[in-house]
Amino acid sequence: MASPVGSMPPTSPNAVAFAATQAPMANGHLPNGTHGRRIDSSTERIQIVNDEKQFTPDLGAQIGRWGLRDAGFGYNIVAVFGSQSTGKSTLLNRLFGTTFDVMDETRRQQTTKGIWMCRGKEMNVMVMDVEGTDGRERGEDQDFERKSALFSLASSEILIVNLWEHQVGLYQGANMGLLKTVFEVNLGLFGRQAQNGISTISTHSRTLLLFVIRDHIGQTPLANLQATLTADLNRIWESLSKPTELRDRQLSDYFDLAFTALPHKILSADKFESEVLNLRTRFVDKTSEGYLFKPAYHKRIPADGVAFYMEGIWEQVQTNKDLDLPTQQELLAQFRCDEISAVALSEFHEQAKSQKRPVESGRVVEGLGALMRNWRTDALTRYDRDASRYHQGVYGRKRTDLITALDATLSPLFLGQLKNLHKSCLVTFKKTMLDGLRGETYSFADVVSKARDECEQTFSEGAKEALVDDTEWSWEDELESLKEEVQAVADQCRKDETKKMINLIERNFKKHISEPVELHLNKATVEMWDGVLRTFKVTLDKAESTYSIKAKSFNCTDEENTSSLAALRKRAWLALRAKIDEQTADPVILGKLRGHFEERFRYDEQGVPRVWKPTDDIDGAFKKAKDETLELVPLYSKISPVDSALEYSLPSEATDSINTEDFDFPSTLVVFSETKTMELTNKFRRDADAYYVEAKRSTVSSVAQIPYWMYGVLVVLGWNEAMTVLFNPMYFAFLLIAMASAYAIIQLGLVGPLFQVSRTVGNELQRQAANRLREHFSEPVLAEAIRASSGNDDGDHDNVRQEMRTR
Ligand SMILES: Nc1nc2c(ncn2[C@@H]2O[C@H](COP(=O)(O)OP(=O)(O)OP(=O)(O)O)[C@@H](O)[C@H]2O)c(=O)[nH]1
Repeated sequence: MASPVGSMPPTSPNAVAFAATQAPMANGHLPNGTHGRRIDSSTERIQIVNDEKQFTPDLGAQIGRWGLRDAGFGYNIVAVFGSQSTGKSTLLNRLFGTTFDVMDETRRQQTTKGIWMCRGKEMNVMVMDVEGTDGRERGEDQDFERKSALFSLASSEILIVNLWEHQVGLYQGANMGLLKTVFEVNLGLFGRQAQNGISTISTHSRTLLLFVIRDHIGQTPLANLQATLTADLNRIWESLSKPTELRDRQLSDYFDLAFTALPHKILSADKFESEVLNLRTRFVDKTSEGYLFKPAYHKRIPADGVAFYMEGIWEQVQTNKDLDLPTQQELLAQFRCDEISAVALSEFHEQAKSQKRPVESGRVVEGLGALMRNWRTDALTRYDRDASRYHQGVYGRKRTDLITALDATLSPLFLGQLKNLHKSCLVTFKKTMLDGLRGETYSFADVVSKARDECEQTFSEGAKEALVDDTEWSWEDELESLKEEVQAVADQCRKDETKKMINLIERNFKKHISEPVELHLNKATVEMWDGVLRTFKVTLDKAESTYSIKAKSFNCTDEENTSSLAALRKRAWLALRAKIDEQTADPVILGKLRGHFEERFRYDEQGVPRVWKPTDDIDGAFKKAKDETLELVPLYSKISPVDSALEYSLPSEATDSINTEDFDFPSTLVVFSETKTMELTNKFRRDADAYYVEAKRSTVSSVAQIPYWMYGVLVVLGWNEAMTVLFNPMYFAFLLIAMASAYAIIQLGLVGPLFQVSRTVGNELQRQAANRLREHFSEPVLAEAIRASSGNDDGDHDNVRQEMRTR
């Protein structure tokens, strides 16, 4: 049978067309600087590596145009390699509906240059058509075929090894040399993984080598060909120079082998087509028994990362570095995860920014926790959706980084919210407490505990709401600090309330002692202070018990109670002293002394006012009353009860926190100092002397009365003058005129006014006259009075004279 190769034409029509549009590339070479891109969008193919070994930067976009970008893992990659012009492109086009160039039948020339990729028709398969090996154009240069083989192996799940039936059993003809390279590279790939301690062979690294034996005429059964090929492969495997640690590895540890044969395309065209269709079913129908795209072969690269992944592999292949698939995957994953994370983070920042200002301005943002949880979940979901398909280690690490970045943004919001919550709860607590303290019937402890509970509950609820799951944030410390502040506010308020209560009690105390104390002090007896102190103590006891009842609801400490009671006692005592001071002020005490004196001097034992007669013992009565009254001054000057049990004392030092000014209790017992006593005594004496003088004067006044016989003398002496008026016509006429005037006045009703005027004038005249008469008659009596009083009190002459003059 003639070799089909020999009948193949050197150039295909497509290649000619392509050469026409890419003139400089007719010889397979691209001009410098073009990066060798040849994108034929109409046939949806792309040359991913040109024949100058440059990788296209457009693969990612092309994958997008194929609609595979969001396919995730739902795609497959298959590659082909084999000798030049062995019908590889033809096979791929038949199997996957791709549009790779096929060599013109009439010429025999290399068609596929570099590596091309095309999407399978109506299937998520990326198919790579790789430049044929043993290329006449490349001559001895095996660099590209090695690299392309390496690349195909690293990036595809299934590597179709295309060979003629007659090549089976040949070493170079069947590309066994190339396969040996592939196997060695394969070991190189997994060698590092094994050295790193990952001894198990990754299932992701398994690859299916599908041997497609072309132009199978059936003389040699497929099983025999398969055995030959397997034996050849195992022999190659044994001859590989393996790393020590992989010495025991078998071919089957890394590769699955599958074999199929296709009849002659031209001689048995129908059978060829039907067999191709059968083979296609194994690629397409997942339910078919021999389905080839097993999950174990998948490289686990998400579709949107394929371009970057392949570029990385090619770069490593190009630079002859060890092809480290995990590292490549990691690099890819790092790149993509960073990108995905950045996108998620930027959207997240936009969302978080909206609440930053309100929180910073001190506002408690309602439902901030829910918002933050949503933003966080959204960002992570976005990240997980796109990044979880990449290398799990990198994905996980980047996820942790992303979470750290998210939490770093959310944490200030959380802390700000806590701070604002703290402030607002404290304000509410104060308000609730003050509202509750209105009126008179509240229980302070109940009000405070209710407000405190509300405050703590509000804070806890708000703080819990603001929490974000899976964070180590805590709000308990803030709650503790809030509790401390609430306690401080409550304490301060309790102190204020206690002060208010003490003030109220003090006011009531003053009201209650005012009248009894006044009464007692008005009754100037020896037991006067007993009465005052008894009243004081009874009222104070009542005040103290009022305090104790109230203090219970304030939850005051013993210390506070002691302090408050001390303050209350002191203030009560000072209130008493103020009352005593009021009652012993100069005019008041002098009034009391005067009253006391008057009672004894101006009234007799029956309380009847005395009318002094010259015969009365004014001096004796005066002295007695004065002495008795002066005895009162020492009585008033000091608070000293007769009954020592009623004595009261207070510690002098400042024992309370309410009044801290100096307080000297013994000094508060003294009402009048000695100087004051002297002063009062003197003042009283002057008053008493005046009374004495008045008494004396009253006797003088009675002596100075005009005797009735004087009026008789006046009639007798005036008789002649009356007769003269009656019998003198002129005087009589005057009399008549006067009488007529009087009559007219009476008739006109002017008697009243005239009488009033007359009486006023008369009174004035009478007063003047009386003064004259008194002056005339009292001088000798005064002299006698002064003489009489000189025996009693030598120092009072001037006073008496002065008083007399005033009066
Ligand atoms: N005898 C025979 N000829 C075939 C078969 N399949 C394809 N051909 C022919 O072989 C020639 C080469 O076909 P291609 O599909 O271009 O081969 P290729 O391996 O892709 O060639 P390169 O572009 O060099 O990689 C074409 O003229 C095909 O018609 C086959 O199964 N048997």
